[in-house]
Amino acid sequence: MSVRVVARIRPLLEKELEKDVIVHAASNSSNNENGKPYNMVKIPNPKNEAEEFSFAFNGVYDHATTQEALFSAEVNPHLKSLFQGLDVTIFAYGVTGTGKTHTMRGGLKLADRGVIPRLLSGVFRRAKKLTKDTDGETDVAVTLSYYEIYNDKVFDLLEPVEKRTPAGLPLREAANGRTQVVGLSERACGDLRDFERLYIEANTNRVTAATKLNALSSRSHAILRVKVTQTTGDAVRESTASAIDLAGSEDNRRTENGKERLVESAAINKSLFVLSQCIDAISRGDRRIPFRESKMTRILSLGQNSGITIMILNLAPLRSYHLDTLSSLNVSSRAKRIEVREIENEVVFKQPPRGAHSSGGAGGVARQPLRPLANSHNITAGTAAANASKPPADRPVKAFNVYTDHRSKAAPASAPASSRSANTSAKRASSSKRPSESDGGSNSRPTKITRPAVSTTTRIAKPPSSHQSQKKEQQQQPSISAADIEAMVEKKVQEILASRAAAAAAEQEQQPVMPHSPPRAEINEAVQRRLEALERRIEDHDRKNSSRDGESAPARSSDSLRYLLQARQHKERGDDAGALRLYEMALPFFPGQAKLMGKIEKLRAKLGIVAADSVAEKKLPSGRAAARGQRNDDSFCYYRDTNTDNNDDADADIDDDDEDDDRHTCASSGSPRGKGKARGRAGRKEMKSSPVKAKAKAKTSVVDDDDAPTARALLDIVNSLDVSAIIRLQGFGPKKARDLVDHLDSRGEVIENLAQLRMVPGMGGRAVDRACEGLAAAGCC
Ligand SMILES: Nc1ncnc2c1ncn2[C@@H]1O[C@H](COP(=O)(O)OP(=O)(O)OP(=O)(O)O)[C@@H](O)[C@H]1O
Repeated sequence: MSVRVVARIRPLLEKELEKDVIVHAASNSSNNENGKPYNMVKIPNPKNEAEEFSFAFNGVYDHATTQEALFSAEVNPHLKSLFQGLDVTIFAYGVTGTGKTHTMRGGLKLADRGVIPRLLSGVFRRAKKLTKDTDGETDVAVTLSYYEIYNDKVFDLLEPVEKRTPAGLPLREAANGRTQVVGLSERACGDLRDFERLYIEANTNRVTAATKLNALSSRSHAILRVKVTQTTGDAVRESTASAIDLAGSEDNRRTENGKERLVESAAINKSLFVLSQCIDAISRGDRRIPFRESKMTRILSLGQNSGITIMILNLAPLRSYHLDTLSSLNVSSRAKRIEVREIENEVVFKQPPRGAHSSGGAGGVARQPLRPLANSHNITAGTAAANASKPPADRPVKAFNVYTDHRSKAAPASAPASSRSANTSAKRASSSKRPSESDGGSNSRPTKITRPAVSTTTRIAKPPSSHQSQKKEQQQQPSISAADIEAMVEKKVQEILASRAAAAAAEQEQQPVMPHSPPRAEINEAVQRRLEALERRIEDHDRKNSSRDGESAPARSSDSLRYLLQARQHKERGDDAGALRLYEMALPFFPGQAKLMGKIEKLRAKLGIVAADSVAEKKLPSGRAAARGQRNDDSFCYYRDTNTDNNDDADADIDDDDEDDDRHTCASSGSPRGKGKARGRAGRKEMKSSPVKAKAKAKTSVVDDDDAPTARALLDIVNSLDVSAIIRLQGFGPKKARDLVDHLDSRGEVIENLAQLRMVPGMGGRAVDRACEGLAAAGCC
């Protein structure tokens, strides 16, 4: 099942004017008078007001929609699923001041209560009914955890602010692939009053502040987890409802944010930007999803989590939000393509049920190895995975055994999820059975894209290919190699990606397209490889920076690279509004860069936007200025160098005007074009010396200095994994180039410096030197 994406357009606020309204709810059927729900958002083309863009969603709610109506339509129906063991995730997404907190939390008056209090009210009501209907046999316990991600750090909102440590709570990946917050507290919640007390108090711990766009703006992403534990005799079923109020993206030209707000804003924008990257990558069917680039995306794990996911896109109807609205409409409409597996959490038993011990007997069922619960969200949540080895003293010791009917869950993730009711009944029919080990292997749960934890006790049975291989396989039991598992995972991932690509293609066909938006250009393989190499480089940069500066550094230099990379990707897809926004986000890192501003102006002109202010006036957040020069050199030169050395047809697809622009930008950063071989620190020094001396020095720095432009160019070419570009290096033949690419590809390695390159088998010092000399002689840098 796909993520359900619904849009909610907020009403005008007191100071806002009717004439500024440009966003409307609509229906794709003409007979909307019959009360048919809206499913489209219409917004004018900023370049040509006479045209309208239409975005289709699973549901659209206009300004008149009450809190109750939204809850009844979008959340209430999933309460049943929650009690059937499915996890439910609801998150509000949108620009600052569009009504996310209003939607999720709402006001104190009964009618104003948002999704969260209504959700809890529904949970308690259903729990009570369940206990009553089962004559008290089923007990339902509700526990809460609530935390925020502020400046990319996790803080427990149920704990007093004084208890916070500067670094916040760490995250950890559990064996089941879920991201857990280590040390998060969890509170039992007996009734709605309990909840309100806890929730209201916790919200006072959340960071909010007044900005120009919202008097009470959330400066953090807030995540509430409501764990529902149903116990009937020995059987325990846990499921979790997560309600997430994301902080809103901000255009700091409009917020007039001061220093502290700017730092928060950078963290908010970055994490939301990573979220949009993840959504893009998933909807494209990429193998690598950049979840790990922000804590919010790690925790949200969109598309990785199973259960039901509802994204509420909050929109302001106003013209002043025009571009931001378009941007979030674009992101959200792509989110619709994300598939989430609708899988119920397993029932676990406090005690092994009778009969399970007789596995050695005639009708006995073979024991299955202990497996962690699939629904653990945090370490202190008391889930089987976390507690199996060391149960907390205040909780009953659980002798967990997992009984899963793998067959009922065996539908491959690539296939459309079977209907919940079918799944449920299949499961119920066999819930007390335990599959044999071989069945369990061949019909195991759909594999997640995350790397599997390879247990030495895990047995995975392969389908027998022939009698002989079967025999051989039996001899090789009990375990198969990690490589085999990788291969199986790879295969499964390919299946999932293929089905997603097919679904995306189908949806693309159905989806109304933005008029005049150019058809989405498929990024060809070579370009994609280069972009991936750049992403790896950015990651690497991040790692280095975080170990040097601490994770909190609000402005990492790689942000600038990332913004530029993404801007180009958006441009590539014809999303000019998105590209513009990203170029603008990059601008604070390159203040005064004529070409970057030129790009921005060009895009603005293309989109018909008249700049209220000059982009040149954008200021660099404090603390970044010192690193500015270096960043300019690093990022822009990367593009220039790579482009220069990869001037084959494939590159032309992506470089178009950017290539020229980036070269100019390099040139404008201080070095004359043609002679600009000295953009790195070493290079700048050389510029000051006499030309002869500089030339002589350049020759030595070519092979010794990793920062020298030639060395950087070489590393970029090598890391591009573009065989056609590598072949053109001096001293490289086709075989050497292919061997190098194979070697790097197979290891997922990025070469960071010349010394590392020299260590690659088949390279040697001389080859590296010759390649550098060749580049220097060709005057490419
Ligand atoms: N559906 C609505 N009905 C009435 N008022 C609304 C509605 N949605 C939003 N508002 C009002 O709009 C203002 C901004 O809303 P809110 O604070 O929820 O925005 P937000 O998206 O959470 O902003 P931020 O990201 O800055 O936290 C508030 O005054 C809120 O009461």
